[in-house]
Amino acid sequence: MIPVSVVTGFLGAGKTTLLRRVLGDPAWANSAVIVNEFGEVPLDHELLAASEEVLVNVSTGCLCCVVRSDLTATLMELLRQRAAGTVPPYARVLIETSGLADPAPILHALMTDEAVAATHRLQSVVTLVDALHGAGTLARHPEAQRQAMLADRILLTKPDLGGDTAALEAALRAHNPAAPVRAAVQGAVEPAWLFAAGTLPEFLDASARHSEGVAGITLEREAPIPALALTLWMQALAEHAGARLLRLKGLVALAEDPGRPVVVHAIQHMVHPLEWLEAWPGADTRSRIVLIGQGIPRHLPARLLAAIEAEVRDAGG
Ligand SMILES: Nc1nc2c(ncn2[C@@H]2O[C@H](COP(=O)(O)OP(=O)(O)OP(=O)(O)O)[C@@H](O)[C@H]2O)c(=O)[nH]1
Repeated sequence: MIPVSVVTGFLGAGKTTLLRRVLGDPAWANSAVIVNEFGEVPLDHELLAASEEVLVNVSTGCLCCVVRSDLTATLMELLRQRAAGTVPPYARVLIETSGLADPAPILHALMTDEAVAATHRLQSVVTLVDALHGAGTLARHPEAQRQAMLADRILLTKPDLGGDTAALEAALRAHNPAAPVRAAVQGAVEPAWLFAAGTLPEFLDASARHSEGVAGITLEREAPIPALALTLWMQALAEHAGARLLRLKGLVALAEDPGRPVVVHAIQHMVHPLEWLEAWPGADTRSRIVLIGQGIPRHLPARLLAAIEAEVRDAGG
């Protein structure tokens, strides 16, 4: 029986950051990871693979809806390859859900698929909650409520950025009175605590609950972007859209140094510092940015970027 843990948490809560950390621990490197992302262009597997040679499978679309059967098929296919020796003999599977996933139908699928249930053991659900945005997200988004409700362990992320963690813990308790809660910066927590066996829910609603009007917008660019234009654009978007900008992430070629990408992240009003990678993780060296918004006009981000870029180029002569 291969243990399976589900790592969930709303958009930008820090799931990939945590998994990179966990996979960097020699005792946990022998994990297979299945990543599910919302948006047309998958980026997380690039970011995970950039840190470690791990076994990462990726699916786009909503894991709790469209690709639910893909998940069970992926688990069984991995197991077949493990038996055949074409993939390493991984000791466990970690599933990173998209931030917009309701974990209930995912758990339901894992528990009710006969082939999966006969070969895998659902170990635990780990829910990450952003210490800064968590309370607002919990109040506004049904996915976040279900993620909290179904957690065996709750990890408060980004405690270094402030936020009222006592109030957040109280709000979480209303959804989940039992799950132990810890806070950690950049995923620095013992994996053994995080992934300790939990209790399976007795009843699971197989239908997903979702926020209204959430849509992904993708920008792909051949030409590198000046650093100043990128920074101004992200700030303008975060200010203009605020809480409607649920998530922005991307790999970007900067005009100043297009040979290695920067990773960009924004979550609601918060624009995270740019992070340089040593090299492009794959053959595709175009800039790729994914935005997930609620009611953001589809063409606004691209038009805003073009306008800011023109300004910056003009100003630079
Ligand atoms: N300051 C601070 N930043 C953090 C911490 N954990 C994660 N971040 C940052 O938060 C941003 C989002 O982190 P990710 O790990 O990509 O979040 P995610 O949950 O995988 O995002 P999605 O897959 O898009 O839902 C990145 O800029 C991280 O560097 C933390 O503890 N402190």
